[in-house]
Amino acid sequence: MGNDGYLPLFETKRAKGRALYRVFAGSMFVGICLIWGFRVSHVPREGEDGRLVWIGLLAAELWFGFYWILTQAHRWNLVSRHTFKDRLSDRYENELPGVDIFVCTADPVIEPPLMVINTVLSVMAYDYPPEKLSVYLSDDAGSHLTFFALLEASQFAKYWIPFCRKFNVEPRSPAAFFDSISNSHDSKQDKELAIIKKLYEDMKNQIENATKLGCLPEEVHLRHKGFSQWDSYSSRHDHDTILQILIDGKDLDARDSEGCVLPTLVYLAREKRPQCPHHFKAGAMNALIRVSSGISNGQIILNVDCDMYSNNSLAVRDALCFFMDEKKGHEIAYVQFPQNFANITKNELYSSSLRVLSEVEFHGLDGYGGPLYVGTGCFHRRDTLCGRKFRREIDNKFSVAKERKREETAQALEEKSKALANCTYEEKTEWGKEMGLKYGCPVEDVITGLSIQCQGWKSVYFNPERKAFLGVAPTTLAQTLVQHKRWSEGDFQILLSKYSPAWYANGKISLGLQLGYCCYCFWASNSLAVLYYSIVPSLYLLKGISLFPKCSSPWFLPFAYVAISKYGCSLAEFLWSGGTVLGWWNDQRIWLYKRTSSYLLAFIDTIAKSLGLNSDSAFVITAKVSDQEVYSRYVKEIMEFGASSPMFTTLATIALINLVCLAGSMKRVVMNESIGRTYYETMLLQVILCAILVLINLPLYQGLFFRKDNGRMPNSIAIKSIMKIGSLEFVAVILLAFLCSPNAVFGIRFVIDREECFSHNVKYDGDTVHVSFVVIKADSTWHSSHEGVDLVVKGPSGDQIQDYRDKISEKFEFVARQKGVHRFCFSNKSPYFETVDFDVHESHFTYYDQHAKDEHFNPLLEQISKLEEALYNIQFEQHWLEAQTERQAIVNEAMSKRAVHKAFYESAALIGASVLQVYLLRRLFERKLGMSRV
Ligand SMILES: O=c1ccn([C@@H]2O[C@H](COP(=O)(O)OP(=O)(O)O[C@H]3O[C@H](CO)[C@@H](O)[C@H](O)[C@H]3O)[C@@H](O)[C@H]2O)c(=O)[nH]1
Ligand SMILES: [Mn+2]
Repeated sequence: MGNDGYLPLFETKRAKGRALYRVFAGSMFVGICLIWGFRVSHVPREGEDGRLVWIGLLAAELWFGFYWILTQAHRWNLVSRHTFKDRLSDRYENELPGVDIFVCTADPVIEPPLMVINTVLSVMAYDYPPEKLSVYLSDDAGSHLTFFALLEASQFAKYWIPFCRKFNVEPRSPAAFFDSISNSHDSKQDKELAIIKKLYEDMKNQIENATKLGCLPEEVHLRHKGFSQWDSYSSRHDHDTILQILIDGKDLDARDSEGCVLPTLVYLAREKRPQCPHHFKAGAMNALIRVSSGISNGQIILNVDCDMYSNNSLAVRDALCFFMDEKKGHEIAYVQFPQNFANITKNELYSSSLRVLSEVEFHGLDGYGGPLYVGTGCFHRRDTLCGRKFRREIDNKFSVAKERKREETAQALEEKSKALANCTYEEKTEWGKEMGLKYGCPVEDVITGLSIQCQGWKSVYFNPERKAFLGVAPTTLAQTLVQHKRWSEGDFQILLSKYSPAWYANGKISLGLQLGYCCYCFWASNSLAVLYYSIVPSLYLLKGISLFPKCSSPWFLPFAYVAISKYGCSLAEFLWSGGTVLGWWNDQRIWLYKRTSSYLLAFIDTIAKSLGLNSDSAFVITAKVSDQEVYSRYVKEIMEFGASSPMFTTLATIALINLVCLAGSMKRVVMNESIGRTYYETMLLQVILCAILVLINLPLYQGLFFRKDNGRMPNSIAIKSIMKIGSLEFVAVILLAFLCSPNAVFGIRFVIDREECFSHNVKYDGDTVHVSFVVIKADSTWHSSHEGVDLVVKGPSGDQIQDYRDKISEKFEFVARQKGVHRFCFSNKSPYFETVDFDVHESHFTYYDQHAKDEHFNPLLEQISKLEEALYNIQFEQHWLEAQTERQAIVNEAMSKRAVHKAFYESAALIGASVLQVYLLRRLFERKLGMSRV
């Protein structure tokens, strides 16, 4: 209670623990700055391996840091709201405003009429004076099946609404209610329950039969005059406006089974013409706004999607507590409820519950001026939706919904209103621009909400304990990705549009809200950094080049801290929002998938569109039903790849690259323990990153290689992604080198202070061991004459095999007389550190000295293995050349430009030659294989 004794209709509470969170966020920020510091201070010198890649990583990390700062706007200032509905009733029960409810549907196949009318019935049964309630169904398919279902529902409502009132039923969607009660004990209710259930089943059967057949029995057409409007109908894209007031609340005969007034119920299919853009849901909503203004003209408009049934019959009153509050109500333009879903499985495989968004992020936005309008579960003031600007002095009087003087009949009203839904009505008007929902954006809702907020209005996020609306979340991976493509594309378009939260909104909404909007608007551009981070470090892991600090370095700490606390925090948020640990893991996977497919495509499409290469993006409607088999996999939480989608190709490609890289790097450790140890010390973060990427992609590998059911990845995708990998030349070579062969090439780069030893296990007596090393650089700017290292090679019995002194680079081979562990010890006598690139490769030439053995009778195989061997030798040589080139480049830094150029051309020629060799040998190899098939 305020000092003046005023009792508000709602209160706003700040979340607890904000100070703690802010300290934590501060420490994260320090960590992020340190990471940036590391990147900037360790950029490889010009000419050194990985310089460009390093700069790319710097860019990615700058982006992630920046994006993380944006996400803080969602967490810095959480608030939650509470309403006092009893005060509302005490003060205003007789002066409640008219409420018009808009339900949109667009396709009777993916939005079945039975589902649609369940939503309609649930909102008709709100606990609100029925004479003030009007429900409008917009049917963008203009389907007579949907009309028929609504007609049936208008009859059923006469029994359903009194039943709900009498037994205070929740939820008020009949389907959801009958599903929820399996064992009711109230015997009086039991009897009536049985009756109403029977009525519902009858209606359901009628509707389902018609839907299955796809047409209506002849006699049905005679049941209602409204069907005659389909006489001139040619297709869903080409028909007149169809408008039918099915229940006229003002009609004294329109009463329910207990004689009470019924809410008004209207069916509308706006005019559609192929040459006339219809602007998807935004167009439908604007038609509804106009048509309803002539019929009921409720001051408050509730918008729900056809799958979002009301789960809480008091939600209208909750919303009114905000609008009608005497002190703050006048500045509130809309009240957004969260999007919740009825079909979420325990661990939400596709992360479609939007849990963190509704339990955390929107509360954060609310702290800065109000949430986005997200298209469903949102109450608006009619006049703000029509473009009224905010003015402080305007008083907040809600006129009581007046009795409409009905001189005209409902039929005359219908005829008059039809013109408002015609295609041409909007020509040369502000509809879609300054009035109603905005056109041209796949997220008409977000851009409309933003423009309302920019006019000075506030919005409110209300997330009550009992969920107000429950919808249908996507049940396959493809649907999820398509939906997110639409969202991220729309949001990104907003960023580039004239309503951009980054500049247009400047000074119009709070900075926190600007950042909050940007966070969603940048979803699409996130894809680039994520793509880079999920591919490049793994490829460099395979190459043996470290891109992160090694674990003994102090720079390791900020990386570890930021990664652990970022994911720790996200896990905590997820659990706190009611999720499970596995659910969180799935959520991370879907984030990766969305960012590397939906967001990437959205990014490309938006850029293409702004360059004029692409036309307007379409609104792909999310399916609300799936076939039995697909649905049963959804319930069992088995990932659905079934239908081929171009988005799967990028997902599969990334997954395979990471698998190859991890396998390749593990092979090094298995083949040579000593190198492996050093390797893992310098590569730990890269190994972890790659391993996590592989782990998170497990369902994808299963879908690609192991599953037999219809939900597995289509073969075409597997082939496409393998081809994609193949086109990356060096990955292909490495893939061959590491996976197909029993031998392997190791390359390791290490820094040597005094002495460093490696061992290599030679498997067979008489194997040829190829060794090479290059001193890449010395840590001294003054000396360059004394660099060079000694290398001593010893056999298994300690006998010295080779001994090189003061060498900058060497390449040699020897035949191991004895199998067993050979040791390679480098020593550095200079006073400074030197970086050495070292490579060992063992060839087991079986055909060389074991002609007579039985297992080698097949000369073709022998040839192939020879070829393979040659391929590895080339790779080995190439590595040595590269190391040499690198060294050369560093040395050349001080030399004249001409010399640099010469070295560059020389090395390019060398690399070119070796690539050519690889290519020629490969062809030979392929031809051999081809021949062997003949
Ligand atoms: O031409 C169209 C296309 C869609 N719709 C309706 O729009 C609603 C939302 O479509 P849906 O495919 O379910 O999209 P979602 O991604 O689930 O919807 C979210 O995102 C959309 C913006 O991208 C918003 O419009 C929605 O309100 C919001 O719930 C549904 O009721 C459709 O019937 C139309 O009325 N006409
Ligand atoms: Mn939907």
